[in-house]
Amino acid sequence: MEGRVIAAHGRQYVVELADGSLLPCFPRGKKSEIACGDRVDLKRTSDDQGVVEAIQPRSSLLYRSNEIRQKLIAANVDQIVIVVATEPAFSDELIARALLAAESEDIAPLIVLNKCDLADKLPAARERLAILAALGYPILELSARDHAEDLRPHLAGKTSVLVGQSGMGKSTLVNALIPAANAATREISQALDSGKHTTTHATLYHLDDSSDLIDSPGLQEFGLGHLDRQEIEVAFREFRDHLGQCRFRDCRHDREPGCSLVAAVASGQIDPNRFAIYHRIVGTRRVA
Ligand SMILES: Nc1nc2c(ncn2[C@@H]2O[C@H](COP(=O)(O)OP(=O)(O)OP(=O)(O)O)[C@@H](O)[C@H]2O)c(=O)[nH]1
Ligand SMILES: [Zn+2]
Repeated sequence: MEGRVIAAHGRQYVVELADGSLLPCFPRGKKSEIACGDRVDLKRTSDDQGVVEAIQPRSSLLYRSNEIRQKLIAANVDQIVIVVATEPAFSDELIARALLAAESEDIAPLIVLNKCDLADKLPAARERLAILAALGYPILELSARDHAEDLRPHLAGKTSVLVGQSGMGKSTLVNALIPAANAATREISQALDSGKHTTTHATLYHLDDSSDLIDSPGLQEFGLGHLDRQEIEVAFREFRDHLGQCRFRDCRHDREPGCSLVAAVASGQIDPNRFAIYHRIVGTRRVA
């Protein structure tokens, strides 16, 4: 039997079968590396339970990790929708990290600036996102409360994953775009037998026959321990033209003479704040 994982909660998964019915499943073995969005081979072990036998090859896998643990966010996604808002304040570093994870998996990013109805906060939020706009990252301004529909055309024909810090308005967006989201969540919780944890796991919702949306739990951190220094450098898209040109092959782009990245910062080609984020990420990966 085949199915698609539409909810992941700890070691428990809800798999949607070909006929649309849901089956709670456990992974075979102790280690579980199954993500929401995975297509899996499974076997029914009882009326209301199954076991995942194998994960089918993924087109992409979004995850975050520190030195100890990795946390799968979603599999087989085409697009990552990073939700920020005019308030509360969002973290530039968290967005940068999500963008790096997307770049490294070739997942298309879309930044949504929510709560644009708060007009007095809008200029400052735009200003903070200006560097990302200049780098070519698409930014969609909307207000989830009354204009969530503005996002729908950007989700058409794709599997998208929503990520964002708590309070940015992800739930408001999901509920507006998917009127049946609450019912679907209840059904999933029931299948998982975890009524208390409805908002703590990733959940896949169908928007239409060809468009899916995966809602992920609010992020406080986005560890990139699975990427090495070189992969991180390449994932900063504005660094790419300057890489491999430093005097020293193992340049850490810090105090070395003849560093082409430092030169690019000095000449205004690389934004100093982004450069500082780079240094924080490669210097603090252990605690990321
Ligand atoms: N003014 C305004 N407020 C909004 C908008 N969208 C959401 N909010 C408010 O922002 C707060 C947080 O929204 P949620 O949708 O719960 O945020 P979330 O990102 O899902 O947060 P978590 O559930 O903690 O992950 C709520 O009080 C919403 O009513 C908007 O477009 N404009
Ligand atoms: Zn250098």
